[in-house]
Amino acid sequence: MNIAVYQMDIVAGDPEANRQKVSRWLGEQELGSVDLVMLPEMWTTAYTLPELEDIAEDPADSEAIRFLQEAAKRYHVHMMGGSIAVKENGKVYNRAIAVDNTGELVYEYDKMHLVPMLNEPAYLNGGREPVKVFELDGIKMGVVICFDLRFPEIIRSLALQGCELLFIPAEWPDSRRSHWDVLSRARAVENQMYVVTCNRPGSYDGITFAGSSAFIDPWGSVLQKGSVEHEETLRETLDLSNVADVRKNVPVFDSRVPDLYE
Ligand SMILES: NC(=O)CCC(=O)C(=O)O
Repeated sequence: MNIAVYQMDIVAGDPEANRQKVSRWLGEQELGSVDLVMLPEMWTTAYTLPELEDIAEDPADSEAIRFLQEAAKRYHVHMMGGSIAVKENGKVYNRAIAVDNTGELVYEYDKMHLVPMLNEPAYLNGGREPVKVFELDGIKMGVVICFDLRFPEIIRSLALQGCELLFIPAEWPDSRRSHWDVLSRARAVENQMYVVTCNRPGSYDGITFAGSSAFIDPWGSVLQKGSVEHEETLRETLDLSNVADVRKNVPVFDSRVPDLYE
């Protein structure tokens, strides 16, 4: 699977400007051989938490979701559309969106772990639905959002559902970049899956973000990594047969003793 990650700086509080930005970027890419495009966390708004009450979108009538669906059809690519702020039944959620290359919305996930260090619990509601794998081109995939990376149990739950490829859209601060690097590799090693991350660079409201988006293989090798400071595009072709090979060579899943710890 050929994946293009847009390590995008985000215009704060301006969904229209961000849609235009992604639209321009898509138009500049040679997407002929690309199967899937990935965007970062909250790519329409950034972390403008006090404004989200007003600018989060109704998911039943969302410009951002329509945009992802149109882009998927136009460029014939699956869109791992990072996450966007949505408002449903009066509550704001940080929702990951996956759209297939026919424009069909195939999976949504509301970030369940809210970040105290960024004051998320004061403005957002945590998702209450367990994570599930979804399938594109016969590949079992999952998505968790940023802070979720610190909770190995949620990613193990995806692995036990057969997840081979995990996406992590993020707005991870540079002050904790060493955690980002170590934990994303650790999740790939312990679950023997590909991990693809898309973290924004740039700053907002006094926080500088870490960039450092990456492709990590099921052995834990970093195939490619984005810069800390700059916007950029990362592309990689993943050979999904490596997942089965690594799981055969180091049979972690066959060696589990869940009776003793679940
Ligand atoms: N956007 C986030 O979830 C940031 C997470 C974070 O700052 C951390 O885990 O550290």
